[in-house]
Amino acid sequence: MISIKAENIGLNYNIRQKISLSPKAVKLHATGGKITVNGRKKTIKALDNVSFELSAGDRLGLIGSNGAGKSTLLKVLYGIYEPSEGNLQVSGKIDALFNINLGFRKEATGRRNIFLRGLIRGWQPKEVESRMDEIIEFSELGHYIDLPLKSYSAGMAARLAFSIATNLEPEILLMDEWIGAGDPSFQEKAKTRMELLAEKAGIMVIASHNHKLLKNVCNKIIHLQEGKIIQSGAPDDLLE
Ligand SMILES: Nc1ncnc2c1ncn2[C@@H]1O[C@H](COP(=O)(O)OP(=O)(O)OP(=O)(O)O)[C@@H](O)[C@H]1O
Repeated sequence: MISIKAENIGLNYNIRQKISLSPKAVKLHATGGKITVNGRKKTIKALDNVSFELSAGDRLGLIGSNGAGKSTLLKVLYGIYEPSEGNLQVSGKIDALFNINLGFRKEATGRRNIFLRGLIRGWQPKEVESRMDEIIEFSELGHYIDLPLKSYSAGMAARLAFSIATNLEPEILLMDEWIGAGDPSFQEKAKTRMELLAEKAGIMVIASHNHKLLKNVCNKIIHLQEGKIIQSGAPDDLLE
């Protein structure tokens, strides 16, 4: 069964550099998680007591100002960071689209990257080959597919990453501001593809400042501030 259950999740980043906080700066309202200094131990509390449950078909949008904890929550869900507190249960094959450099090789061609990415996702070489043409066609990269990734623009790399991630049928797809990179025509195609994915009863979690996009795509919204959930509910109630 595809599901995510987060119970009282907390995530602290430990800061190794020497920092000194002026009393004035501490009093000012600042963006980002709470910074604490306890003797020599300095931490940023990026997530604080975050709880929610998602099941098949849910498309969750994460909103909040810069430093609110959206990317950190995605990284915790993906397993890059262990929560410092709380319990997290993730059931389902998970893929993430939040860092083009993650899991991609700059020196390898687009085609080779599709192949490698497929293997990482647990597909047999034959299965990846059978999906290759569809992935390339969706990306509209044409001859560029046989050039190294380092020669792609940011939007071209995003097209490749999105085409691979959504064609390999993840049960859970995590995305961070991916939409910013593609051009309007690709974004339209991407939206249709995401709706299709959602119909297949997967789970999507998207962190974005683009409320219009989230309203179109999501059925649930969580608003984070300083790592805490300050609001959660339906897109119509929480988004302009
Ligand atoms: N690698 C890191 N080391 C230390 N602190 C970090 C690290 N990454 C993020 N933070 C801190 O964690 C908090 C949450 O950051 P995060 O990147 O999750 O915010 P965000 O909501 O995704 O912001 P944005 O909208 O700007 O992308 C911030 O206070 C940030 O300074």
